[in-house]
Formats: sequence, C-alpha cells, structure tokens
Amino acid sequence: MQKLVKYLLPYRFIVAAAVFLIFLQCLTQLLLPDLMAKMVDVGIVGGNIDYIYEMGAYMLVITVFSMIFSIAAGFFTSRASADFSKLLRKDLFDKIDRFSLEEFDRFGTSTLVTRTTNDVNQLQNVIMMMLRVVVVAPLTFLGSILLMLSKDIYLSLVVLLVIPVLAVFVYFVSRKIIPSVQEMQKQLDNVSRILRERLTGVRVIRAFNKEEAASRQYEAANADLTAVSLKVNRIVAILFPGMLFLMNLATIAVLWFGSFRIETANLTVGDMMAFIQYVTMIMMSVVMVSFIFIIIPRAKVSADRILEVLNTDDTIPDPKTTAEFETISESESLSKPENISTVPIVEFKNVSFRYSDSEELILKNISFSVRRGETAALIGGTGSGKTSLISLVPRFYDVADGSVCADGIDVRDVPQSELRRKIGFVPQTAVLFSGTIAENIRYGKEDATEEEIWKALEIAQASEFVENMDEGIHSYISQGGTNISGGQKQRLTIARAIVRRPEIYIFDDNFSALDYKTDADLRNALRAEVKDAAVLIVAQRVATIKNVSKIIVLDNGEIAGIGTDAELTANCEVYREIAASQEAVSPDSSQGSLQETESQTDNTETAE
Ligand SMILES: Nc1ncnc2c1ncn2[C@@H]1O[C@H](COP(=O)(O)OP(=O)(O)OP(=O)(O)O)[C@@H](O)[C@H]1O
Repeated sequence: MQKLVKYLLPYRFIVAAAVFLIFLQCLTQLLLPDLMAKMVDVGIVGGNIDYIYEMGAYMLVITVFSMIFSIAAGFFTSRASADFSKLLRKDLFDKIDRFSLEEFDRFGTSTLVTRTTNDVNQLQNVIMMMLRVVVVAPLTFLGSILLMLSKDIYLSLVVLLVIPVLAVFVYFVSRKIIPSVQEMQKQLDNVSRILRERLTGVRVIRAFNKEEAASRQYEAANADLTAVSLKVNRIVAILFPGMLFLMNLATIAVLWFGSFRIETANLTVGDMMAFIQYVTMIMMSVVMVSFIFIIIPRAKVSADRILEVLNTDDTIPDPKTTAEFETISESESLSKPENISTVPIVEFKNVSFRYSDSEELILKNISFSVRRGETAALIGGTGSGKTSLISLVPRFYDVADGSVCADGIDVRDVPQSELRRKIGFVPQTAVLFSGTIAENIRYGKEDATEEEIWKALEIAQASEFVENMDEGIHSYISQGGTNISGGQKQRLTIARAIVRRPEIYIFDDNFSALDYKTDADLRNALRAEVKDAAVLIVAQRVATIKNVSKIIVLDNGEIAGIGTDAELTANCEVYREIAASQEAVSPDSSQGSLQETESQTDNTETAE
C-alpha cells in the first residue's frame, strides 16, 4: 500500500494543511475537560456565577474554533483524497489502455472495471479517514493520558488497566475480518461479471427463454456476496457493542474509585468529571484505531488489486531500439511498381503461436506472404485459427516461434504505434463507441475531412443509410451502436478502417454478415480504392473468394494449401470439402459469386 502513497505526493501541501488543522482541532478538544472541571469546582461548588460565565465564554470560543478547524480540515482532506483517486484512476486507465490482448484475456473486463472504480473509491475513503485518524487518535490518546495522570495517578491506573483489554479485543476481532473482506471483493467481481454478461446478452437470453436460468445464476452469485457481506457485518456488529461495553465499564470504574478518591484524597468533583471525559476520549481514539483495523484490510485488498494491474509487465513491450519503416510516398510507390511488389508487406515465417493460458499450439509452422496490391483470403473451419493468425499482424499477440514481418521488418522490432498506423483492422465483432458517426469514423483518422468520411462510407456501402439518417454523419450512435442494424454497424466499422488509407487492410470475417449484393458492391468499390495496399481477409464463403489470387486454407492451425481457387480445387482436399459443404447447404450460393459480379482484370490485383 505504501507504493500508492506516491499518488498523494503532488498534494502534500493540501495534506499538510489538513493535518495541521486536525492537530489544532484536537488540541482545542483536549482543553475543554479542564475548563469544565474548573467551572464545576470554582463556579458551581464555590457558588461563583461570574466564574461560570467566564469559563462558559472560554469554552464557547474554543468550541467555535474547534468547529472551524474541523470544517476546514474536512475540505482539505476531501480535496486531497479526491485528487489522489483522480490521479490513480488516470494511471490505471493509462496502464490498461496499454495492455495487450493477452492481459485483457488474463484479467477479464469486469474486474478491470471494478478495480478502476470500486477499489479506487475504497482507497479514497480510507485516505480521508486516515488523515484524520493518524493525527487525532495518538494525540487524543497521549494527551488524555498525560492530563489524566496530572490530575490523579491512582485513578489513572484504573483506566490504563482497561485499555490493554480493549486493544486485545479489537486485535482479535479485526483479524477475523481480513479473509472475509478479501472474499467479499472476489464475490463483488463475480456479481459484476455475471451482470455484465446478462445485460450484454439480453437478446440471446430472451430468445432462448433463459431468463429463469440467468436469474438463478445471478441470484446464486448475489447470495454468495450477501453471505460474505453478512459475515463481515456480523463481526463489525460484535466489535462496536463490545468496545462500548468496555468503555462503559471504564466509566463506572472511574465513578466508583473516583468517589473513594474524593473522600480519601484531594480529588475534586470537577476533576472526576474531567476524568470521565478523558476516558471517553481515550476510548474513542481506540475505537478510531480499531476502525482503521477494519478499513485497512479492506483497503489493502483494494490496493493489492490495483497494484496487480499497475505492476503488470507489458507482455508485448515496444522494442528498446526500434527499426524504422522505409517511407515510400504514395506517388513514388505508384510510379515504381518494382518498389512495392518485391518486399512483401506482410510475411509469416514459420510462425507458431499459442495463447498464454494454453499449452497447445493454435498455429503451427505458418509461412506465407502478401505483397502490396495483393489480396489474401483465409478460409478454414471454425476454430482453425484464422482470427488468431490475423491478430499477429498488428501484434495483438506475439508469436511463440518464427516471425511476422511487416514491410520486411519483424513486427517486434518496430514501435506498435508505427506498425498499427499501417493497418486498417476490422474486427469480427463490430464495435462502435457512443458518439456521432463522424466521431466513430475519425477513430480511423483523427483529422479526416467530411469529404473523406463520405468517401469511406461510400466504399463501405454505408453512405445511403447514413444519408437517410436525420443528421447524416452527425447522427448519434448510442452506446454499442444499438440504434443501428448489425449490417450497418459492420459497414461503419469497415468505413472506419478505409478512411485511414492503410497499407494493410485486415478484415476478420466482416463480409459474411452482409447480403450478397452489398458484399459484392463493397468488394468492387474497395478493390478500386486499395490498388496499392495489401488485403488480408478472413472469409467464410468460398463463393466470394473465387477471384482471389491467394487463398490460404487453414486446418487445425496448419496451412492445408495456398493457391487460387482452381489450384486448390485441384489439389487441396480441405478446400474441396469446405466448398462442397457450402454448395450442399446453399444451392443459390453461385448467384453471389464474385465471378459474376466482378469484372476480373488481373487476378493478382483484385480485392477479394
Ligand atoms: N483469447 C483466447 N485465449 C485462449 N484460446 C483462444 C483465444 N481465442 C481463441 N482461442 C482458441 O484458439 C483456437 C482458434 O481460434 P480462432 O478464433 O483463431 O479460430 P477461427 O478460425 O477464427 O474461428 P471462427 O471461424 O469461428 O472465428 C480455438 O481453439 C479457440 O478456442
């Protein structure tokens, strides 16, 4: 937890001011019992009304000051703790933002959300309390004891005997809380994970009439969380009445022994009343410390969870010494075709790959290359490794063996931002963010003009439906793109990649969600636009990739064949099987074949 203290350092002056004000407030509190004792002994017992007024006025002024110090300290502590959590949340967000997909897979999204929100809030609350307690508790404790001793040593011993009993009680009860608090945090993660899945999958749940099963699962998780919260609260419920009991016991002891001391020694009634106040103050400081015992373990759990994120080493770091891509301007590259066709823009050299959580290789010995102006289509059964393969190009994951090169340079040797600048990636699941269509498209190119946006939409076959929207490209997309159709969403994500004018387009099975005509129109428009770029495309339908010069057939993580449709039909058993299975289930598949819709010119230059 100490490691997180650095987040308070920028606010050290605010913290210092808060601590100083709390210190002053504490001193004023310690003055009051003695003034009250004097008021009782001289004013009440001695019948001196003026003295009562005088002491009363002192006490009033001190109380007002105490209140002012307390309010000002409150402002400063809340300021420091709020700023602390703002800074911590920012750092957490920045760290998570840099995570590779491997870390996302490892942590899971819901726990990252809880850590950035709930756990940071826990720490914020703790800091607010701690700033007060670390000053008030020791100062009140020691101050009260010294003042007590100055009045009557014998009576003080009675009180001092009760304190260790209280401390031992607090220690043992608090120790019981720590594991339960850790468990509570885990259960909270579980509830938020289930809630998230249920909410995002609400359509599937309804379509399959699984509401009951879903609510049973949620109820079970909820019950687990309730059970562990109850356990923690039960312990807390024992702690406070227990402490109160001991406090009352100490007060009774002071009254009992105090009455003897009044008779036998020279203890005054006022001093005994002050004694009772000191006892209360001492006990309250112990209560405060015990409260720390409860909140510190909670905060420790939160701090550990936050530090786990902050200390996670990037599994995909940028290289220390970076290579640089050769910049070939567009005009140059177009005018010198030899420049652009000799070095493959994407090359896989004996690549093997596994996810960090599995032993098994997902890709084995993959070698192929794609040149500028060339399209390569990946086809293969479900789970054959197509998505995994294309994820290696933007370096979402690192290879286990071999290498992936972009423009002749290993992707591990260039900064990721440089690498990704070359790539227009369209993920399998269309993801849009809350904001306007233009804002979403500008994720691809920050400074894209409206003209460029419309052009990209046109190529992606999205301009028509955007035109029909009330505010065109300034129409608002609600969270996750729920106010547009799945196909429309998909086309917008394609436009987002196109606006970037990348050198490498990667489409992860995005066209199979479109109808055949839109699919064909989009490919035609794209082919005309991306003459200079390489296109890597995951496809499901053989019929739509017949014109592609390089079809890569994946089977169980291995390349089963590379070639044109004709070559593969002649030589690749897996390809024939895929084609045959699709013809068998889709008698009209030939209608959508690009052979019929595309005018093929040069089979090395076609965009799928
Ligand atoms: N993040 C991950 N962690 C662990 N294993 C994964 C992960 N993603 C995919 N896999 C596994 O890797 C294998 C290949 O998955 P991949 O998604 O690459 O296949 P695919 O060919 O794209 O499938 P589909 O056509 O269904 O999209 C599968 O066995 C899958 O279970």
